[in-house]
Amino acid sequence: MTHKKQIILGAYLGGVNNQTLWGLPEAGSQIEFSSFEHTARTAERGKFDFFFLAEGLALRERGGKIFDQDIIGRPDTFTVLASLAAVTEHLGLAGTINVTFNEPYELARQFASLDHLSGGRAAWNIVTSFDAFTGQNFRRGGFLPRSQRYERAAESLALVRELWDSWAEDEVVADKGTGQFVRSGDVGAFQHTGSQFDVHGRFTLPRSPQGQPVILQAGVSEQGRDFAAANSDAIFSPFNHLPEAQEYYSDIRRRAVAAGRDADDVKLLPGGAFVLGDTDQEAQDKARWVRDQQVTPQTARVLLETVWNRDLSDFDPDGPLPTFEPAVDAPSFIQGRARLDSDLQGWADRLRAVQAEKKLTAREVVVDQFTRTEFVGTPERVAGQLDDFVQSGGSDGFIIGSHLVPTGLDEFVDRVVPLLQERGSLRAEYQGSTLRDNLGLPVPERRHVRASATV
Ligand SMILES: Cc1cc2nc3c(=O)[nH]c(=O)nc-3n(C[C@H](O)[C@H](O)[C@H](O)COP(=O)(O)O)c2cc1C
Repeated sequence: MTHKKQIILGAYLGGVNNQTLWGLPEAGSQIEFSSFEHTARTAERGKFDFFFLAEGLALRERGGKIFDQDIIGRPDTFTVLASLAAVTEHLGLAGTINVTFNEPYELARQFASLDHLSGGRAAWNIVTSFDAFTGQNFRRGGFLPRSQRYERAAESLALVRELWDSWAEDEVVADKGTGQFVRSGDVGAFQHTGSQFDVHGRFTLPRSPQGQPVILQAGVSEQGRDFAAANSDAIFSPFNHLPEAQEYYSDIRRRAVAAGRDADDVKLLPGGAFVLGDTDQEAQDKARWVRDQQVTPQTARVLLETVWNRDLSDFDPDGPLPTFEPAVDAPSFIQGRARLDSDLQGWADRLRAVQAEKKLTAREVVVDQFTRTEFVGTPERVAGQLDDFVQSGGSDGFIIGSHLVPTGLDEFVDRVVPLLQERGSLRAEYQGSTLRDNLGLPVPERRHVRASATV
């Protein structure tokens, strides 16, 4: 029997934003524990590899005021993931945490703690920032030039890994007879001097069940790709259409080999949204309705403001796109939202080309270009699409999100998961107890050479 490539699945819960239809009668809270619990338990029922949280460290603004269609009220990642550790058994717990604003010592402690508390299920999705607006919320402000974001990320991750490795596996003796707790008086010693950090001391926690929590990364620049290929176990990618996904996949594999790793060491996991129906037509109609609901007139204006970089409060989105040009050199009108493209003029021109080609209103252009519902159809069709995508080298799996929180994932688990299992592409049972076990990742060898403590 040929062994099919196994699909890796993550479950994404994004917070109130223009993707989630929080106004539907059946939509629930995106901040109460019960919503996180329901989604995580559902993902575990569907044998997903992990639950995934994104992170937003500032409320986004337009013209100095928040816009409440966008990411609002995401609770703290570690608190949520730690609480989910108590109500799940096998599910990995992946948190997006910004490496720019956090110190390596804190990061190492937080993820090692989560790994201990969850019995080896922690994963860190590393993101960086050069956004001074977001930086204002932190004690150091927007201190990091764009060119240095991955330099800090690489040094930070290397240091975090050193801290995770600072206790030997057998360091804790805990001999109740002799009263000896640790093997030597020299545990956890570290010393690090680099361009971004100058720290030394002792790490406070014994080695965690996974040795090193799993590393994910999200970022698509040249530097981001090199960083991910050299350092991450998996990438949260925005490329969920073939063939660009295949090109990205090949590119990352090439970079992994250039960094001295095996091409298979880095898994690719694009985000994916789905809409199911009893017939393909029903699903297409529903997907169209979801996209229309996601792009209210106000959301259309805000998304166009990210391109035109000016106040479009008086703009009628049911007419054509603005005929005036984007304010390319003005300070950013939208704050706290990563621009998908820094070439605003080119972006506006592309939107105009879509408008002309498809004969759309401005709002329809936004629906066409800014919304994502990739997997649409009957459960059979969606299972086939997901499987074919993975088997044809588009990715190793998906991070699945739904427009409906917290119950949207239920129908995926009830209707699509069994079909993926029948196809032999998704496990019927968890293989091991840690996230590394389930992803097939070995526990990394401990690389630490004990530093002499200089305390
Ligand atoms: C798929 C995807 C998801 C992301 N999710 C987050 C997130 O949840 N929080 C965040 O602060 N940044 C997020 N980012 C933004 C980037 O990680 C961050 O801005 C990074 O610096 C961009 O990297 P790049 O310059 O290499 O593209 C995401 C980026 C991508 C591509």
